[in-house]
Amino acid sequence: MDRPLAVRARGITKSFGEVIALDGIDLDVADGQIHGLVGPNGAGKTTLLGLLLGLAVADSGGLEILGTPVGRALSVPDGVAGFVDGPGLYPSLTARQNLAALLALRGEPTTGIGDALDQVGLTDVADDRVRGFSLGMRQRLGLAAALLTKPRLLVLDEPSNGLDPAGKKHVYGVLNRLVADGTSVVLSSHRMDDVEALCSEVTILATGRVVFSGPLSKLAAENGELDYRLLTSDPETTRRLAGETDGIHIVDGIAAELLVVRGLVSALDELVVRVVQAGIAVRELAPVVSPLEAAFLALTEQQELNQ
Ligand SMILES: Nc1ncnc2c1ncn2[C@@H]1O[C@H](COP(=O)(O)OP(=O)(O)OP(=O)(O)O)[C@@H](O)[C@H]1O
Repeated sequence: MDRPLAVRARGITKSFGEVIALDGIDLDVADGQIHGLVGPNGAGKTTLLGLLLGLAVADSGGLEILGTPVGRALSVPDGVAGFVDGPGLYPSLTARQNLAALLALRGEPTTGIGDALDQVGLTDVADDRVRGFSLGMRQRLGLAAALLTKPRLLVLDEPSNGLDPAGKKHVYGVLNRLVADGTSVVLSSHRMDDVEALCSEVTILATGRVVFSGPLSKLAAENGELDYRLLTSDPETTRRLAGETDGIHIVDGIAAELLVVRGLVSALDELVVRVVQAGIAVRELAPVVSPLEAAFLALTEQQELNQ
């Protein structure tokens, strides 16, 4: 049986005056996964996330969140938490007081605050005023606030903005734990490495339209030829074998011992088999730019050509 969907959007449109921000968006977000939304500036990511959070309503199209159709009222759908354009926080209150205020506003007991702050790594600054917080600390506090509501769908716009490596580790940890417990996450990011590290599925938007949506592995398979760095124990023989393998083109190496080859995955597989059969060890093999980055760059170049 198919897994239920956390988000099902069909033919969503949204305009701001003359600007068409979303132009017939279809989107399926599988339950219990982290789904990445990527695209150039102005592609419509924040607008789409805003619809999921009930901050705006679509002009047309159908939207179901956690199995329930979204109506015309501006309200956060049940079970959904998150933020766009940074979390809404009270600067004159401490981190702990901000979370207590949030729970009080919702009429809920002020429990779980220490744990939420701990999960995002803000225990040491729990009693500092938010006014002095960096962007990364605010992002982490926003995530702690979202955690307190125990969401079934978490919606985050650029959650790794401003995060240092330690902050990122906390945020990644929180998101992965949430998903392991069955929460679904939709996040936007300009960082393809973050998306690749976190997301199992990705949707690429460009000028309000979906240009790709699905598992990252499908994107890799659909990609045309990519450049790969290949480092082996015998660079000279590897270069010769690469030259003899159909579908492989040698791109000049960055360093003498490192070969950069271009080709489809199938041709690359053939080269690796030949190299190993020749008794040569493969020490490093990786795309020069990842399939997601390559798809993104190709898309941006295409857009520039169309302008
Ligand atoms: N409130 C608004 N009023 C007018 N135009 C808007 C509004 N919100 C978004 N837009 C326009 O809609 C389009 C999509 O914007 P959106 O912020 O959703 O893109 P984005 O993909 O999130 O971009 P970025 O990566 O720059 O954050 C843009 O052309 C933007 O200028």
